[in-house]
Amino acid sequence: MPETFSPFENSDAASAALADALAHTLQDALAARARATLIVSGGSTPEPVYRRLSVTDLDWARIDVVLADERWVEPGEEGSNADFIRRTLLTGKAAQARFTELKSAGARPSDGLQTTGARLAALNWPADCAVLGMGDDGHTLSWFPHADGLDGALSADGARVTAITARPSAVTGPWTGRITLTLRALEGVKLCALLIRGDAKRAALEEALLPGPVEDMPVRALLNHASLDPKIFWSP
Ligand SMILES: O=C(O)[C@H](O)[C@@H](O)[C@H](O)[C@H](O)COP(=O)(O)O
Repeated sequence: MPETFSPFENSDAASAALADALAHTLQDALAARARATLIVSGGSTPEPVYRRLSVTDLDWARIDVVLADERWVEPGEEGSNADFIRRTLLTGKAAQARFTELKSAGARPSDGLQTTGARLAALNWPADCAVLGMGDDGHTLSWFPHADGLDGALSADGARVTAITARPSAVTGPWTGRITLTLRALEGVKLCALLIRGDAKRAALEEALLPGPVEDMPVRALLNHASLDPKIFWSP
């Protein structure tokens, strides 16, 4: 495992360490700039991190929270990452944060790129922190293996947001239409955290660390990036 791999005894310990690291990074950012940017993912693993952060003393009114990726569903519909973030992070003290969603009007994810791109352009970049997850299939954000749109997502010099059509799998569920931040949107982020839990994900991570096509396990784009230096928070 790389030096940046930190194993914790349990999910609680990993969540506490990550929440603490995020709070410190955000505090430093707010000391230096008017606003800070926090990128957040869905999935069940980060929920305890968000619950801890939501009650942490920070000048939340100066923090922009932005989704890493979204299923092409409306708020209120099953699968909405925006709803999940509202429920778990944007409560308590963190309710003061400004939230940037990725979903917009339009039938397909590609219809919303201009609108969402304009929303993102209004934020402070590079982002300060990113909380990312990983699936057993080696995806992160909505960078699914061999998805349509994956090239655009992994291009370091393209847009900050792109549309994805994933190959249906047990991991994607029915939600194959996605909108996702790109590798370019992560460029320069100060704390890029990959939060993973369980032996299956540890095995997937070990596989992703071996040489191989990025299309097979797109998390490799993060792991092999020259400067992103993702910090891996793992617990059983
Ligand atoms: O968009 C999705 O289909 C999921 O949100 C997915 O990206 C999830 O984040 C990872 O699979 C990790 O999920 P868990 O944390 O629940 O294992």
